[in-house]
Amino acid sequence: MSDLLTTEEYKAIAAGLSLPTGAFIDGSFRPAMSGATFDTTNPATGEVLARVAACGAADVDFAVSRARDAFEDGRWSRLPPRERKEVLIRLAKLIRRNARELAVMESLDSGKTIFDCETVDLPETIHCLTWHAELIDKIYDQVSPASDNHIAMVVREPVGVVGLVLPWNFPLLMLAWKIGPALAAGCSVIVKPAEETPLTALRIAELAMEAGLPAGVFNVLPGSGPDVGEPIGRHMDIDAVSFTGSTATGRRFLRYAAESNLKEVTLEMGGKNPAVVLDDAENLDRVAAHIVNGAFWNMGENCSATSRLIVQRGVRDDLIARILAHAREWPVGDPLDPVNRVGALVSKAHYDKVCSYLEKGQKIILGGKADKGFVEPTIMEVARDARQAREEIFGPVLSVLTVKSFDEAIALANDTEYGLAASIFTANVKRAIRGARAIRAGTVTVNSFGEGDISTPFGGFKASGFGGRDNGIHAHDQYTQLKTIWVDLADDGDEAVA
Ligand SMILES: NC(=O)C1=CN([C@@H]2O[C@H](COP(=O)(O)OP(=O)(O)OC[C@H]3O[C@@H](n4cnc5c(N)ncnc54)[C@H](O)[C@@H]3O)[C@@H](O)[C@H]2O)C=CC1
Ligand code: BAL
Repeated sequence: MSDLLTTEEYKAIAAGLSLPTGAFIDGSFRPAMSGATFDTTNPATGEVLARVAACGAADVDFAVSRARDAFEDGRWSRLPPRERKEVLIRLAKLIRRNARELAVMESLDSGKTIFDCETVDLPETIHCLTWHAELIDKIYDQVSPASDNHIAMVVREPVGVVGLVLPWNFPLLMLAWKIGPALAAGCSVIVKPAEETPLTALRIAELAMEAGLPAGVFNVLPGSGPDVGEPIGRHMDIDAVSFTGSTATGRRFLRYAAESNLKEVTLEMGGKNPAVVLDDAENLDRVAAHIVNGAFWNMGENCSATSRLIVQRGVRDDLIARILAHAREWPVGDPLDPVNRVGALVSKAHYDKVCSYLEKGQKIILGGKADKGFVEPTIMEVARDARQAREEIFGPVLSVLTVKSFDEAIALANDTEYGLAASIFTANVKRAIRGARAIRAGTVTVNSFGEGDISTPFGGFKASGFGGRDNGIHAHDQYTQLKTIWVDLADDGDEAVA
């Protein structure tokens, strides 16, 4: 991607954007059947960006029937792998060609900084789609060593029509994490973007048609959770759902599945992710930089954000001083100004929720101020039973807890209902590995904060995750099912039993 532009240049692009407003079903935009719309706003200014189709159960039914037809006639599901690969690669290239406009659209709709949209969200989205596309014609099926008189083939088949229910914190990237493996597997998809951020998913659907994806395979239905998410969860003709969002809503999807057709469910949910810093950690300045990045990147609107610093008391004061120095390098302000690292929170409702954690009673070490949708990077010393120490805040707020020993640190790290991500900082290899093994989380980084890589599975333990994983070859397990096919090889004279 080329160099960043000036704020004025980004604003000029924003003014010229043509924003999608319809639901995207069976290859074209259309209004919701009820004719209803909802406003999607720019959280940094409060300005209404577009009036978007507010879909409901009837739209879900229609989209599922088109997606089912597409799946059954094989226009995508049975296309030769190499041809599916070529279409998805073309889609990735079209996104690259339109990256700047998509980055601005993403920033306007979500409040994310243009810096992050340009340097992380768009490049990672393109990389993710390319990676899954490249995999399509490189995965082999298996033959089991079952018996000499048979061949038992273990083959993967696309699961069918899948519902992809998305969050608002990485609207494009989470779309890519789901559609990459789902389309690669040959599924037809019903995408439900978060109501806060519907725009880029709709634009990607349009680009997918331009890339050659057949109509009916990729459908996007904007609307609310109860109006669109629930009908997807309960639909009798949707074979699987992949969801990213809150643990409370994730639980609902398990109920929907249990009370409908027992569709497969994958849930990627919240976190209260600890960074454990032990007394023997080396290069505290680097440790501080990782912690600040983990806590404040994407305004802390990140399920794997570092939200608890668990520090051993010998290094506590030195580390906090260095963290404060690094945190001051995270300017807050206009998301379209490329110098800013902290933009607006996604909505007034979410802003109010995050502000509720800035209440008095905790010892604020940094920040603690909020204004008109923006929250300053905040660090606070908290009691172990405080809500700030236990609940997912999903804002730029780091809670500090001081401990005496390694064992106490690990016990505290695990003292949460969540288990998504964690970091441990120590120069002692044994403690690093013992700690990484002992912390119950899907991803543990040693001496770093990291979001992982497209090649590595992402998901959580405990109330952070259920079912499959996003990313890596493992993501394909969500969108495929195994079938065993037995072929008899026996001669006429052999016994007719295996
Ligand atoms: N794990 C993650 O990446 C995310 C976690 N969160 C957490 O959840 C909190 C609340 O944020 P929300 O946007 O309200 O999350 P949410 O879990 O309610 O929303 C995520 C998706 O689920 C849909 N949804 C909501 N209610 C539904 C229902 N009854 N049935 C079916 N689908 C439904 C939404 O429309 C959206 O597409 C945040 O403050 C944060 O703590 C939010 C977004 C992403
Ligand atoms: N950390 C990326 C995935 C998410 O926040 O849901």
